Amino acid sequence: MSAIIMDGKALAQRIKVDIAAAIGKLDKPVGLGTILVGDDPGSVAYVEGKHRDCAEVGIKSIKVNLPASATTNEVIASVNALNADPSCSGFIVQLPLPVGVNTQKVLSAINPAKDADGLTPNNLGNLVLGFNSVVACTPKAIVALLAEYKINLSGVKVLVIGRGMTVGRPLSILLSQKPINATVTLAHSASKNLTDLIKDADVVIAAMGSAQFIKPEMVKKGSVLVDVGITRDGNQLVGDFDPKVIEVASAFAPMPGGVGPMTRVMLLKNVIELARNEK
Ligand SMILES: Nc1nc2c(c(=O)[nH]1)N[C@@H](CN(C=O)c1ccc(C(=O)N[C@@H](CCC(=O)O)C(=O)O)cc1)CN2
Repeated sequence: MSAIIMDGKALAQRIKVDIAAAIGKLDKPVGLGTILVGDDPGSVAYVEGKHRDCAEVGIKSIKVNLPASATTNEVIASVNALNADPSCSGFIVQLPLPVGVNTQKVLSAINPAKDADGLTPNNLGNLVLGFNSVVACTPKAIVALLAEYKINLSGVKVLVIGRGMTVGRPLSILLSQKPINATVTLAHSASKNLTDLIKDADVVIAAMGSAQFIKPEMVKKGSVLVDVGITRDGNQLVGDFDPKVIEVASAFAPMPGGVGPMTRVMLLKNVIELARNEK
């Protein structure tokens, strides 16, 4: 068996064409703001990527860069400035923040109507309640990629590994809800029987950041595997799955080229949604 490769890069490119057309039809300009604190190379690259995407589809970019020494109050002051900026339809605070900055306070300061990441308490609360809200980009990306490849999740055993704020936590809620209806298990660093859980799952979505942790012999034959983990090894990016899993799986979303490009495109979608909802 050789798995179908779920090509997020190609799908994201197609969606961007639709997004550019949708922006052309809007009767107002759309602006995305980013707040980057510090100079972590990964975060710098992700934020640059977000602004390149904006330029490609016709969204205005607003960049706020703060030093790693910025205090929680200084970051919140930037959040408040974007909350008040009429040219900013929505914005994100790039995570993780430096250790000295209180992430909870910063995210709570974002106006939910401008929360392009769906990570404010209000929007995450709406997700839990099943109310219509802006959904975090990576969970939304994973659902869109699986839907594109017609992967049925209803009643299916889905294992999500990693309970982080941007992926595992919101994803587990989203997948368990109607109309997706998956039977979700959320595993994390304290889970005792991880190898049993992996072997038993029909779909495994891994966001551990543990290089090639999941080997072909650990997964169920015919399972669907989604790699969200990123480990940097020099210039190389390594996912949570050993690439040889394609010999056992029925479908595989690799890292790079799977969920990541879709995450970027879902941010653009969220910003348009926020612009449309502007009063
Ligand atoms: N405020 C947020 N912070 C973070 C989020 C988020 O959704 N909101 N997610 C990640 C980082 N991230 C976006 O911000 C992100 C991660 C990976 C990719 C991506 O395209 N990955 C490529 C590999 C590219 C590379 O690292 O060189 C791929 O998988 O093909 C895009 C966005 C944490 N922070």
